[in-house]
Amino acid sequence: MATGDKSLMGKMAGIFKHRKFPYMFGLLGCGFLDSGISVATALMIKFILDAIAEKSMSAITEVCIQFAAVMIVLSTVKPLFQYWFGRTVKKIMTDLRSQLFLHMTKLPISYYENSHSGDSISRITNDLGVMERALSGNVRSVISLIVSGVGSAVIMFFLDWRFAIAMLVMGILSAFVNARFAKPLRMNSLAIQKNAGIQSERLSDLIAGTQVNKMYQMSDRILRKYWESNGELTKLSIARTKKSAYLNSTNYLLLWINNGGAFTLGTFMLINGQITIGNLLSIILLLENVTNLFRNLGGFWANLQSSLAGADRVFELLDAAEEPERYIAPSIEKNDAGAACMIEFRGCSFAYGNKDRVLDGLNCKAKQGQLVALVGPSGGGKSTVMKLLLGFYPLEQGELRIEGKRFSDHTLAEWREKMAYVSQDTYLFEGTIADNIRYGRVNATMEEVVAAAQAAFAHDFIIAQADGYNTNVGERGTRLSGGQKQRIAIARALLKNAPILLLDEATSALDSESEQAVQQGLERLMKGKTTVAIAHRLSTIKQADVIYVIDKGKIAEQGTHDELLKTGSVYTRLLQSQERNCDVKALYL
Ligand SMILES: Nc1ncnc2c1ncn2[C@@H]1O[C@H](COP(=O)(O)OP(=O)(O)OP(=O)(O)O)[C@@H](O)[C@H]1O
Repeated sequence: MATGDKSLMGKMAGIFKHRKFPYMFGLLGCGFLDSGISVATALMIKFILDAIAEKSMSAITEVCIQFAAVMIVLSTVKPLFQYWFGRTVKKIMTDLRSQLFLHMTKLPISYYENSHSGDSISRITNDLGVMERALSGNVRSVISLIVSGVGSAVIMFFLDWRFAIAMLVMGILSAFVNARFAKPLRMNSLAIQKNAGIQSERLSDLIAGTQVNKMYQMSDRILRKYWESNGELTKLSIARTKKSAYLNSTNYLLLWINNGGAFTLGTFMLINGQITIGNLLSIILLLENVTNLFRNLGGFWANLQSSLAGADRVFELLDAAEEPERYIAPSIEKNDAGAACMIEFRGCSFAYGNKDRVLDGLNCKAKQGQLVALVGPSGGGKSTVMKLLLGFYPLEQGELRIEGKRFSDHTLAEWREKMAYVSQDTYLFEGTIADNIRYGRVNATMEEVVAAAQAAFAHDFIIAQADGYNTNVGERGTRLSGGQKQRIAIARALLKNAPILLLDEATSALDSESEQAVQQGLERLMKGKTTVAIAHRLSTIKQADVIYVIDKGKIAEQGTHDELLKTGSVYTRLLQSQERNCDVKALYL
């Protein structure tokens, strides 16, 4: 067994360590009972034929009664074990699903930014399903084969050792042939599972991007990509079928050699009086179990390997590093709470993975209660500053502080507890409007939910809905307009009542009338709070205490609106561009 296989087996064993006794009890019980019936039948035939040869009616009756008793016990107990085993596997899979879901809640933003949601979904649907088949059907088949094959071989050995040795030689040859097929089959299945992930990606792109798809008539391109991966899947599946067909035909050849040898040897021994007819028939029946072991073990082992390919992908997801409880500080400066700003970036540098630096020695700060605005050209690094503030990524260099305390002195949960965030891309969860606002503070009363909605100027449109606050927002809030979704998100942030408010173009989706209304609500809320706002429309940040113009990861200018206008540089150009009724970004695109 390769090292990779060993560690995979170790991980498989690890997932049901709390249920290993019920699992092994059910598995071995089913394995022994699956094989017990065929072994008992072969033995009973020997005893009946021996009794017939002795012409003893009482012996025949006794054997028949014993046979009936054994069969009644086996067929009563077998369903009980089957139920026990099936139930245990379901419980293991439920635990694993919960573990995976919990793990996914702890993965860092970088994981989601670097992987496709379709692939992650495929891992917890397709791959987990394949893994369940491995834990139940495949493992059970292997155990049943081993128990019945080894049991029959031992009985055969006692009935006639010459047969046992001849079969052992054939078995070793068969096992060798099958083992050679196992690895290619597993690699092939891994590729198939990966391809299933790609198909899920295509599907989720089709569903999530349906509007863009229709607007830009992209159906042909999306379809072509889907067909490509479908074609690849067909190629891989055909390759697997071909390999399995070669394996089966080789096994059949070995089976015929095996059976032919057994038949010739048996006839020779019977004619020479070296074996009874009862022993010979019983050996021929038991032989089937032994040959099945060698013929099918490789095949089942290969199937198990194929299923483990699904497990591989599940463990890859489970092994992805979780977000740490807190980040380690890149420098060792002491805390200086005395000179506390509410937020401070000191010489901060950051790059996404191994790419070029997006922020390069950035210095900026926000004092308690200030409104600080981040403006600047597209791609300058404003959203990255927000992501660092939210603790989505650790700094590469420099110091980020809140209330004078370093980032690393807080756990990420404590850090985020101090902030409320409204992003450009409002996400609403499946559920009612009230539920969505209450995500800001789960134990908020209905009165507090309504007060937050009023402050965000969302109350009027909410009560105009058929079910008011109990209206279902639909998937991602599709039953609401962009402006309505954003006002709900603002209400959610208001309810959190955190000392720091982060607004990423929070009013971008509102028309000028509702923008003004929400702006007033925000101003009321911002009193006493420290706010960092990214704004492309400069009208929304004229009142800011400090405006930082971020360009190419550095602070290009800073000051109040009036101060920056006097310098007549980047900020002035942004403003002039806006006054010409252009999008601020247009200047840079
Ligand atoms: N997850 C990511 N992985 C790699 N690069 C990224 C990632 N997110 C942003 N970038 C890159 O970082 C740079 C800064 O992006 P950022 O989103 O911070 O700019 P921005 O100033 O907010 O732009 P905009 O005004 O257009 O929203 C860009 O070059 C962008 O391509």
